[in-house]
Amino acid sequence: MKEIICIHVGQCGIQVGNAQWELFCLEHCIQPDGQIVRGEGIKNEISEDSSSIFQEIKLGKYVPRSIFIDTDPMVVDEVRNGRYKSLFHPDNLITCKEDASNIFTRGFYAFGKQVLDISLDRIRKLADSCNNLQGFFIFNSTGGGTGSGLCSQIMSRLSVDYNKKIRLGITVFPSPQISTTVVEPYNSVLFTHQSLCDGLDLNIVIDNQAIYDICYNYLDIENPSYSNLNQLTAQIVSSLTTSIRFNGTLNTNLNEMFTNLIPYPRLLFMLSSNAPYVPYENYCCQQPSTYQISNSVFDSNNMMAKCDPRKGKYMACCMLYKGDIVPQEVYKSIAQLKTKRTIEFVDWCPTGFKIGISRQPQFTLIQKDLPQIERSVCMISNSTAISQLFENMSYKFDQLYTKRAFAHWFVGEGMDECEFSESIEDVAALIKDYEEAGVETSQEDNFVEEYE
Ligand SMILES: Nc1nc2c(ncn2[C@@H]2O[C@H](COP(=O)(O)OP(=O)(O)OP(=O)(O)O)[C@@H](O)[C@H]2O)c(=O)[nH]1
Ligand SMILES: [Mg+2]
Repeated sequence: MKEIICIHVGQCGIQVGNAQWELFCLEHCIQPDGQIVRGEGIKNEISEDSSSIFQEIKLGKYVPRSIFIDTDPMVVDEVRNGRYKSLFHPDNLITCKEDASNIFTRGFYAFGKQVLDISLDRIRKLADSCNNLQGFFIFNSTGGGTGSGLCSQIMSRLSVDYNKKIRLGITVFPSPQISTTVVEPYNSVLFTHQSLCDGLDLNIVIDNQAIYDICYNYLDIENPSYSNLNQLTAQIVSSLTTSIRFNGTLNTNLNEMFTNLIPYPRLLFMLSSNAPYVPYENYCCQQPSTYQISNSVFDSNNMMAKCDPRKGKYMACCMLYKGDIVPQEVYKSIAQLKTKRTIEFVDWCPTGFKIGISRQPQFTLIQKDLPQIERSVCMISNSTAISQLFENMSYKFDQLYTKRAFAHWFVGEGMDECEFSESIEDVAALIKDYEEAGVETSQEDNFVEEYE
């Protein structure tokens, strides 16, 4: 058995965590108080696999292998007093007295220090309770000071203390058009630099505008709330971890996925997409076929980040199917997709598909009152198109930084100003890395010949 530990940092990380653990509990038949649901129709084999994410502290009582950390006590207090208050270990809900006021350096230095040591101590205790720890899933947003700054500290400490364990981030990056705080571009650039410096092995990039549009356009939710957005994010993580939690027809474990998805260590930012999204009124209609769902996950409207994959090339795709899936249908569908001109792969890696199939059907938190979806798929893909996100981030950073606007808030907290320029240069280098990965090998040959 391989365990993972979920680390939720800052308001966004914690609120995504609320949805995540609600879904995990549903999938493993665990009630909000941590007691296992026993009774008719519930297969024991389902719950047996839950030990990768839950620890059984006494017979039938389960506690998540998770930790919630925020400088601001308010969001965690909601967990402490909410429906799932007896699910979590109270020592693993860690807070300070006030938030980091959207400033990376406050989360990184000042306030962060107050909770860093205690958080690392609790993480160590969680790690010690595992037989064979596989790694960490880290949830945060880059917009605020805690999610960007404190989370960076935690990532870098984990890379030292647990350098053999995987570190996977589920990160809400700023949306291209909506902005909730003025200094978001600074925080995001500083965080991106930190995640490239030994911070993360793989990062699933989420943006709120993209998931908002999915809720509004596909699920007919008039005013999507954070809670709706988080429910969609939770589904991606559920698919990612299915292979360690349930027996599958074709199991793809996390390490295999990593090997296939990351051709170069810096190209670690992934797109994710899910299908099908079925609006309420269409639920009774015929459910889509394996080919239809496989095709839909390549649609830019299904992507959890605003990014058009047609403007880049895929380096690798991992297709994680759930439900009533026949492997032959999957192979046929993928063969068909490979002939489509709109799905372009880099020429140095033309067959980069990795497939996982689990019999466990997808649970949907948003539509939990409706019948289960028969078959679904989640795709994690590495596409050079993701550089659009970094170009946008870099543009917004420059707008502020050419005037040094708001920079004093960061420098005043103990950061050297050169960290701004180092970080933005790193983002520029990343954009270049993606560009080079997309260059045709034949063009590269010509390029070399010209200079010989
Ligand atoms: N998807 C999603 N995004 C959220 C949620 N809560 C906040 N955000 C986004 O996260 C960014 C703000 O970061 P927060 O997580 O609130 O900040 P923080 O990490 O608590 O940091 P400080 O409050 O500055 O200490 C904005 O882009 C918000 O839109 C949430 O529950 N779900
Ligand atoms: Mg906060």
